[in-house]
Amino acid sequence: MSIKRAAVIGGGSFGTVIANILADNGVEILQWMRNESVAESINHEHVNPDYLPDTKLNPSLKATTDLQEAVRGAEVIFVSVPSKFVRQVVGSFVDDLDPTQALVSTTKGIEPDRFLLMSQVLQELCPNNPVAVISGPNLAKEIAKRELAATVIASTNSDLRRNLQESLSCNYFRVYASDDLYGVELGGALKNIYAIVSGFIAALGMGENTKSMIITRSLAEMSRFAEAMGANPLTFLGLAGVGDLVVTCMSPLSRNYRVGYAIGSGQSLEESVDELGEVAEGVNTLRYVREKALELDIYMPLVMGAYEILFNHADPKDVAKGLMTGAFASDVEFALPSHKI
Ligand SMILES: NC(=O)C1=CN([C@@H]2O[C@H](COP(=O)(O)OP(=O)(O)OC[C@H]3O[C@@H](n4cnc5c(N)ncnc54)[C@H](O)[C@@H]3O)[C@@H](O)[C@H]2O)C=CC1
Ligand SMILES: O=C(CO)COP(=O)(O)O
Repeated sequence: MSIKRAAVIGGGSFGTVIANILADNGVEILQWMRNESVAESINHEHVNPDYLPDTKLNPSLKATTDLQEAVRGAEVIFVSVPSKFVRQVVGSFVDDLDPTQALVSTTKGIEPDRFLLMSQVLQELCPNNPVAVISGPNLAKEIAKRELAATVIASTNSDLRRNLQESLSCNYFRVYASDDLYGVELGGALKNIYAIVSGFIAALGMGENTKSMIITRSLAEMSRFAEAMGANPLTFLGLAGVGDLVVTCMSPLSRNYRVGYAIGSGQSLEESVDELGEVAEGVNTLRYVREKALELDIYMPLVMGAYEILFNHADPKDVAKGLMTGAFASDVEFALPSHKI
């Protein structure tokens, strides 16, 4: 049974494309945002002027600044605000929920205190509600143009997975299923770090072999981290791992890549983030993952190098040189464990 009425919480680029896909598929959809004039523009001009000014949205997509109104009667609530605000925003409507309403996170970030992913935050706030995540190689600006893309819906609730597959699939968006919430979500959060690193590499004018080495070693590092955190690293072979890593490490449409590119071109972190004017989750994720890697003694040379560049003004060229002279290592640690080389 596909979804009849849904809410999207967040007025940014990804929230808007998810709302638009649902509207294209005939779902009655109410999108919540803080900005009254953007909501009016969506309702009357069918455009989100702040984030997707060139996209004509489906006229049936409606927006509101009233959170309670958005959530009331929605079978599924997509949460699409930056990770820093998920707890606060969801916390302000939990008391209005009934247990049949499902929550879906689109947010690719980490809550630092207890290293929680967003589905864990949702589950903690709403222990009786079904939870899912959506993650994959999904640059909002391409999907807005209805260019072909695919994603992953992860949930342990098979009915919810199937309903979401039915409600989001269309001729430009293909939706695959997973029951590994943690792995799918961890992939989406971690790849933002390596998109920043790839931005440095591009700004330094390094070659295609270098870019390929960085993407592949990023995957090795992500998988090593995932395994240490008790996740299934095989999930990273799918769209939410390799898929999202490749697209964000290669595309200037990725905000994280753009932050890395700006820093690699000589701008400060503050200047790069200000100029972006949108969320680049990888900047905070890098801090939290570095801390966790140090705590658990996980070998993550790219994370450590990126941290030095972003937060300690290290020269990206010196960091790159240092990475080439590490101890001899295994290519695929799952095939040849490090202690056997
Ligand atoms: N844009 C993309 O291509 C994709 C983004 N995502 C993820 O989706 C999440 C949201 O991303 P975007 O929509 O791209 O971000 P964005 O930067 O385009 O928009 C974020 C939205 O949240 C709102 N917001 C900021 N602070 C808020 C607060 N305190 N309370 C309520 N609302 C607040 C902003 O006003 C804006 O409407 C991020 O975690 C991102 O990693 C996932 C897939 C693709
Ligand atoms: O997650 C994304 C694409 O899948 C978007 O990446 P950025 O947040 O770097 O733009």
